[in-house]
Amino acid sequence: MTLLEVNDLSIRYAVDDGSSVHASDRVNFSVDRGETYGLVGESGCGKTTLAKSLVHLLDDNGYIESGNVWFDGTLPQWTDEHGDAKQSVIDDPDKPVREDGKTDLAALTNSQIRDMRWRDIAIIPQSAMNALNPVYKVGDQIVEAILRHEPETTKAEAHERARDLLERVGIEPDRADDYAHQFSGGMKQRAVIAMAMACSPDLLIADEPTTALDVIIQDRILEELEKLQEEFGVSILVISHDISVMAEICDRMAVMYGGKVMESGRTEDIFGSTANPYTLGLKNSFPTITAADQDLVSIPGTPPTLRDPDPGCRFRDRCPFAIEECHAEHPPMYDVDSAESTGRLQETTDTRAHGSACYRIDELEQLRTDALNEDTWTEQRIESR
Ligand SMILES: Nc1ncnc2c1ncn2[C@@H]1O[C@H](COP(=O)(O)OP(=O)(O)OP(=O)(O)O)[C@@H](O)[C@H]1O
Repeated sequence: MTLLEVNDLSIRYAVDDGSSVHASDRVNFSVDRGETYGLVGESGCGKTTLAKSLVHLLDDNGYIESGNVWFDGTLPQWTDEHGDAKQSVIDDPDKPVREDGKTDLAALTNSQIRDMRWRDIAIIPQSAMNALNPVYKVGDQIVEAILRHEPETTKAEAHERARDLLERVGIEPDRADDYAHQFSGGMKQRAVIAMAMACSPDLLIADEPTTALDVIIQDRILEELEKLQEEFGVSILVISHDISVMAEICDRMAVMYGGKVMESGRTEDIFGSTANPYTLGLKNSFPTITAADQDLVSIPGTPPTLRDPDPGCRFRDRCPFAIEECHAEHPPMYDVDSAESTGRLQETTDTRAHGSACYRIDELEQLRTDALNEDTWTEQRIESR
């Protein structure tokens, strides 16, 4: 069952010179209950912007330009005794709640979304482990989070839950009385994950949860996330530039570039039947994804600035396969299975389909073969196109 549906979401930042940064441009994806969904791409492609926009935590100059974020849940005051959206709320044209009970988070006010943050959706921001307060005991910070969002809980119950949560993420419950500086980097990250789970949210957003940790600790954090998911049935939206981390933990993912989704689908399809030049390039540059006998090759050039971008494909200046069409308009999402079986391009809006925004997916075999050749990714080759 779908927990989150992001439809055509465009987010911009207003900047001093009067232009705007198109950080997310008509993005579509959906997250099922109990699923781990990944947003992957190089730094600056809009992953963090998207995540923050879902819970209205954008920087002051950021705003949702258009689109919807349908979430299977609603404000506590809009629910009936079974926890479903009241019919009177659904019928009220001033309330952004659909017939199926889903609420458009994008249409809520900041104070309304505050009632859903933590309880329904918790976000672990980038570098979250540095956000633990140094002057409070770690356990007390979890207790405070519980009491703030569930005032009916007693202090003793909250303490018990905090200890239990720490234990679930592999930290001795007695360490609840320690301060953050007494924790290692990996422990701090796990404590932040425990805190995010304090109110049993339906969706946990984890922005670069393993960056800045060494490889062994990274693996443990990923295991903890998987364990929590099994125990609580929470859906996880995970964000990372590291496609190998994503390969390990995600059920499905969207590969982003320049504020656009370039390819999306099930993890095995993204890696097993890669269908976009950007994903092919990204795969080449990560050691654990690349075949053992293949050299690592990075994509030459840098991502675009996204200030009032022209309408062409966002990736075309770095794409070795760009053709004239790519300069005119960014490609729509095409259904990969259909292109592979019929050789024809068929647009898709189905977020469950394996989709790719590329005009050349009817020549996938050739693209995949060429992408393995290091010479394909030289600057001269790309500039000559
Ligand atoms: N407050 C802001 N004002 C203007 N532009 C911004 C602002 N915040 C982010 N951007 C721009 O928006 C684009 C997307 O940035 P975002 O941080 O969402 O990307 P990201 O993929 O999460 O990268 P990273 O992993 O480095 O955070 C980038 O071009 C970035 O420079």
